[in-house]
Amino acid sequence: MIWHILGAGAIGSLFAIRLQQAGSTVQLLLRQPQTEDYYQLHLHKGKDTQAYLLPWQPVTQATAISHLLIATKAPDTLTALDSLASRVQPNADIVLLQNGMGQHEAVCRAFPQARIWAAVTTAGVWRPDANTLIQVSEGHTEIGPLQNTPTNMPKGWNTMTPPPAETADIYLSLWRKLAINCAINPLTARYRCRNGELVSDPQRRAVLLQLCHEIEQVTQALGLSLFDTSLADRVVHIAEQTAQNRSSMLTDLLNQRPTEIDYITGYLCQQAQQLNIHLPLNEQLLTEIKQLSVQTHRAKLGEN
Ligand SMILES: NC(=O)C1=CN([C@@H]2O[C@H](COP(=O)(O)OP(=O)(O)OC[C@H]3O[C@@H](n4cnc5c(N)ncnc54)[C@H](OP(=O)(O)O)[C@@H]3O)[C@@H](O)[C@H]2O)C=CC1
Ligand SMILES: CC(C)(CO)C(=O)C(=O)O
Repeated sequence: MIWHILGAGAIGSLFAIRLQQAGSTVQLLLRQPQTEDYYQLHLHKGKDTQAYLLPWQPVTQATAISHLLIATKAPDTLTALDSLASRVQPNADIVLLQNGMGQHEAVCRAFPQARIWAAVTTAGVWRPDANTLIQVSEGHTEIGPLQNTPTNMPKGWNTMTPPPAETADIYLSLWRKLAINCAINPLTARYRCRNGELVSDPQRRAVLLQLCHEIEQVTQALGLSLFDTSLADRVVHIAEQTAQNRSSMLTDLLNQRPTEIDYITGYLCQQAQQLNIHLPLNEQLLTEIKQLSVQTHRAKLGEN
């Protein structure tokens, strides 16, 4: 049994290492050809550094796939899957480990017979270069069924360290993460600030609270009870806890990469529309961040 890793970036590589450490065989699916048979990764955790060797294959030449971990950015999911769909066995085990929502339904539709799980993690990791991983936090991971799944976790996940928590309601976990990302990510991109500055600056804090109020209108209309406290209290707490972080959306913009806005605020706005709820601030942010993404993409292509 081999876990193929589609989206062997920061979080995909971290979970490839965790699966390998738990005794599974892994195979990274890469776009860039490598000179060696093994992909070398140095994982830094605080002062500790460990080297790992991970087997890889070109994504276009993957062998038959029975176990697939998808950890691309949300907008890349379907394009990445296109290049190997014919090699995914009909009854494969597939885990989606990504932020955002919307792509999960699309993958379930594309592989109706597959056993599909979603995982949500608060682990934090980034890749300063192709062979280095810096783990900022070990995080907490939840995994749960989306389609055709037996009650137990997919093979290799129950022996992983730290162990993921199994949940019967991964949809709720996805919404918890989505709500937090909807609040923090677009605002840090708008103000080009670190997470903590959304709460330390009184004007930004007021906008953040207004945004949380809008998001909660949707989650309440869907009958979701996300946290013991209000969303605003939860978001303020997380922004304070991660005060020095640049959110993933701001980081993508600064690196002139596409953002996940369509799968975060975009998904929320789609849900609101279906519920006949108007979200002026979220809609404004969706437009703003999409425009910023286009501008940074053009700048990257040298069109400005
Ligand atoms: N990093 C983190 O700490 C966390 C990230 N997440 C979420 O996890 C997901 C992944 O994030 P992250 O790991 O940071 O992102 P990265 O950009 O580091 O990794 C994404 C990877 O996907 C690969 N990819 C994209 N398109 C294809 C394709 N067509 N075929 C094969 N590979 C492809 C990229 O390959 P290439 O290298 O060739 O560009 C890249 O290595 C996102 O949804 C993010 O929000 C969630 C929690 C924490
Ligand atoms: C929780 C938060 C906002 C931490 O930075 C995050 O998940 C992200 O940046 O995508």
